[in-house]
Amino acid sequence: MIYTVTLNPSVDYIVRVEQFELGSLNRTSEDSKFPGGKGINVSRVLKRLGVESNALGFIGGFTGSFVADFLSGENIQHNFIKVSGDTRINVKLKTDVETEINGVGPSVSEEQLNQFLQLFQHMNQDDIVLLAGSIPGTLPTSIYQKIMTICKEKEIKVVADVSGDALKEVLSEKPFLIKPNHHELGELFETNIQSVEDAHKYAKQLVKQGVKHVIVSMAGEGALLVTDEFSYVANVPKGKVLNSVGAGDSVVGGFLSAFSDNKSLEEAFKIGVASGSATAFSLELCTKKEVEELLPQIEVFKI
Ligand SMILES: Nc1ncnc2c1ncn2[C@@H]1O[C@H](COP(=O)(O)OP(=O)(O)O)[C@@H](O)[C@H]1O
Ligand SMILES: O=P(O)(O)OC[C@H]1O[C@](O)(COP(=O)(O)O)[C@@H](O)[C@@H]1O
Repeated sequence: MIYTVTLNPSVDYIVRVEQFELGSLNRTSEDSKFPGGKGINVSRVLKRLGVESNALGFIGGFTGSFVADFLSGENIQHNFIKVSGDTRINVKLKTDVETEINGVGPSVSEEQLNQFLQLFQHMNQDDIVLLAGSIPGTLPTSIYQKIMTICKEKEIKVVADVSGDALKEVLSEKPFLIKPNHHELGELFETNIQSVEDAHKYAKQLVKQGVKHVIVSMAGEGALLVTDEFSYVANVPKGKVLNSVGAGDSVVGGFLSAFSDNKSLEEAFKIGVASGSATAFSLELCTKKEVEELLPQIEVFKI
């Protein structure tokens, strides 16, 4: 089973405003609400690509019920720990540019954290755990490391899609896969990554430190898969970006769907990139049909 962990889920409130004016009353031309948070997006992409997963994390209040009900409506298994505050609402403002405002999220008590950690006791080496997204302020920053230590004892593969300090923390536990975008990779090395060559150089360093697979997504500029044996670079298909929220999560979901179906790493990488672009080119997360349509446009080269 693939377990996706979203410590800080959200309701993503996506609003389109045609002529946005700061300091004025603006009205939306379109708005929609979706369950969000990186692990939850990965669970939804996996389901669309025909792979089961179980979504874990903390939810609370009316917004938390929205998230749980939405996932149940899509027949996605979930086992969230309930907290007393409301799950956050993240605003995604679409004007001529995209602006995001992500909330802090509710408090998690020590007892709720222990309840959550108990869930890992039932997992085994056939399982994959995905750790994704920000850590709620009330949880220790070492929480991902703690989960990874439990996973290591049980020989569970860990995939991490995290950034900032959380990314630094997970590296020491040598995850199976990480997927930073080029900005996140640059932040880690306190540099500005502008080319595939730069991204390759820094991803290689992470592999030397013990990360098994590094996918670096570079938005419209392509993507890389780096391992200690080989490195692949992929182009991304051409198209109009309608909504890039969840595009990175879709790369992870697409990759994991193929990997768990025993496809080669090269094929899994291609499906990951196609899934990312299919999400970027649609208003919602990618569908299987959209991913299949883009797949022939993606070429992968060894570098
Ligand atoms: N302009 C674009 N054209 C085609 N695909 C894109 C574009 N922007 C994003 N994508 C797709 O979304 C994926 C993730 O985007 P990226 O911005 O790198 O990550 P994140 O969403 O994590 O910040 C890319 O690998 C690509 O597949
Ligand atoms: O946990 P964070 O870092 O605040 O991110 C949460 C946000 O990330 C998302 O999962 C989207 O992530 P990506 O655009 O990076 O794929 C949203 O659904 C959610 O609002």
